[in-house]
Amino acid sequence: MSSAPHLLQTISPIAPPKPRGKVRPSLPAHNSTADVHRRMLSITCGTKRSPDDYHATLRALNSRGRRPRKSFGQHYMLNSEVNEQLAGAANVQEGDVVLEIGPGTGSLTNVLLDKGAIVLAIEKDPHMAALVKQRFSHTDRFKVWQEDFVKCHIRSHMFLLFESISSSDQKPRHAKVVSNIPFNISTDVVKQLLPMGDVFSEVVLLLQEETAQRLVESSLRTSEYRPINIFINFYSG
Ligand SMILES: C[S@@+](CC[C@H](N)C(=O)[O-])C[C@H]1O[C@@H](n2cnc3c(N)ncnc32)[C@H](O)[C@@H]1O
Repeated sequence: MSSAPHLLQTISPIAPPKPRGKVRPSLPAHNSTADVHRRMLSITCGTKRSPDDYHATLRALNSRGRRPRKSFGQHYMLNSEVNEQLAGAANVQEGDVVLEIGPGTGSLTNVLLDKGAIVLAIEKDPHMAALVKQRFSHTDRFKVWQEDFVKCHIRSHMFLLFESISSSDQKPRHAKVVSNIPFNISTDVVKQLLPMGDVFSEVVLLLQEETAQRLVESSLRTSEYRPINIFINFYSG
């Protein structure tokens, strides 16, 4: 795991599923699919119900008297196919150790756990941290730390986690990052994770399209070039 993390892996745009049922409005504030891609403005109800569909997500939020908060970048994922794609892009397999930044109501967490991963989640909002802690209390493959990812020392957290795993029966395969991150900290997340190729073999982040393009496509000739691009170019070489 000494190579640079496979950062900013692209996921092809996902077309909305063909409406079979009634088209539902998105959650009051945001839904990440809508923010990421204009073509994903609505959520449709197909025949297969997801445990994290519109109603389940609303119910989970209501149970704690919460509404999505912009200041926390809370755009909840209502499309389980996107969560599957994120996990698939990182090739998450049984025994993998996965860091998730901002689990929210736990829709992506659920997919990662279903694949047999050990998930360490960092959640800034104490209410959401409590919610996922309770939701996944049935498994010892889930741990949540209520912290601000930008301020936390992720390397120490990962080493502590590895230590606790290696002293148990489970043997970690790889450490990976799979997250639908709060968009307002995208640059900070990339800055923290890029130098961690010795810890993470794969980093798959759901970013806003404009942000992803700004990070990977800026060249010295454009006015969009920022210090973060120098950083990315350095680690991509
Ligand atoms: C875009 S939402 C994604 C939620 C969930 N993963 C999903 O896909 O539905 C981002 C989540 O990150 C949390 N968050 C916001 N800022 C954070 C930070 N600085 N550190 C850790 N978590 C943060 C929010 O509370 C929210 O739960």
